[in-house]
Amino acid sequence: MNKVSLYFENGLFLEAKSFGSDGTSVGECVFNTSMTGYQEIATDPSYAGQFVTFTMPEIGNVGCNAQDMESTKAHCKGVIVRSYQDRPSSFRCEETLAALLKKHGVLGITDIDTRYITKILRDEGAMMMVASTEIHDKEELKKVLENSPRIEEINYIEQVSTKEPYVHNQARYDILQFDYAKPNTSKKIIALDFGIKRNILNELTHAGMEVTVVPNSMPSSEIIAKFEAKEIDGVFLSNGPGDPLILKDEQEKIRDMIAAKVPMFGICLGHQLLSISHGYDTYKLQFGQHGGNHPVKNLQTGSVEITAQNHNYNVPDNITEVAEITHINLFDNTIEGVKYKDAPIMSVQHHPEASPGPHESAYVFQEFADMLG
Ligand SMILES: NC(=O)CC[C@H](N)C(=O)O
Repeated sequence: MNKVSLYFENGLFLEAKSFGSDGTSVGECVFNTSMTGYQEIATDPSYAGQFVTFTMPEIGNVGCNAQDMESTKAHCKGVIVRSYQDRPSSFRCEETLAALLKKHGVLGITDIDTRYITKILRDEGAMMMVASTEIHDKEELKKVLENSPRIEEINYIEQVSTKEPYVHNQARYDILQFDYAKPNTSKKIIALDFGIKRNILNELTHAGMEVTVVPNSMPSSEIIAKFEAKEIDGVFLSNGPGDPLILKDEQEKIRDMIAAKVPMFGICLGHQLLSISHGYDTYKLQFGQHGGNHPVKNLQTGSVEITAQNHNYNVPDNITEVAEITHINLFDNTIEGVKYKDAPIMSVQHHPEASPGPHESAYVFQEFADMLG
């Protein structure tokens, strides 16, 4: 294994071993506490521009396979693990994590103290870093980092959104049939792709919606025309990478759709963009929430769900001026879900599609379907 050197914006310099692609990458470092699902996390487009530090120490054990891809490639800048296992054992394994990362030009960093990194991120916040298999001099790495744009200066949506529209044609995976359920849809929606995860599409389809996924560049006038001609019943706003505040075109588009009274449902980035488009700017959390065990309380039913999470930004508390809070996070009381007061618009911050994670929040897809009438 080659040497890889890491330099963080707080001046921390570390050395480790490389198991992924060779090269030099700059991105924001976050930690994820999920105990399973490293492949789904590495291929979640919301991680574009970020290094993911796994707190689960042993990574790679079950390899990777085509079915567990959440998108067409690994989008993160790199994965950072305590101990990489290059001899996977699973009947579903088709390739190693190292092979997957190499194929997509993503760094793999192992033999490093991930608890140490996690504690620093927890105390000092998510931070920019550079990792390289080519440059090992601290001062040079510092220069590379200082001369690179920060995550909030880059529009990663442009890189991860689909270039062509397509209709998604599979529903939820049926473990007893070893196959995906066939779509049985009665409603039609457009999903604006800001970096959509495949399992969100499976869940929307499972809840009875035929989903046409469209590029983020699709003009709002076209979408509104389809809605007014009754060709679609509503719009889904997807998850996605980066800081929602810089996505001015998307905010404008959503404002147009709000004015046209288009029913909408947003997850994570989509939830944040809905808030900003209503005039309520998001703020950055200290180190974000990335994991599979976050308790969320549904304020409509009083029940508590364990949820999957992956976000650095949050909607502000004064959103209550225009929306009813439907869900809160029991770790830190941040807002997890809202329903807008005078419109058929709902959104959640957590990931009801899980993948990886618990399935307790999957009912919100049905709530959206019901909202469409
Ligand atoms: N999963 C997502 O959609 C993430 C949204 C946004 N990029 C954040 O970090 O908060």
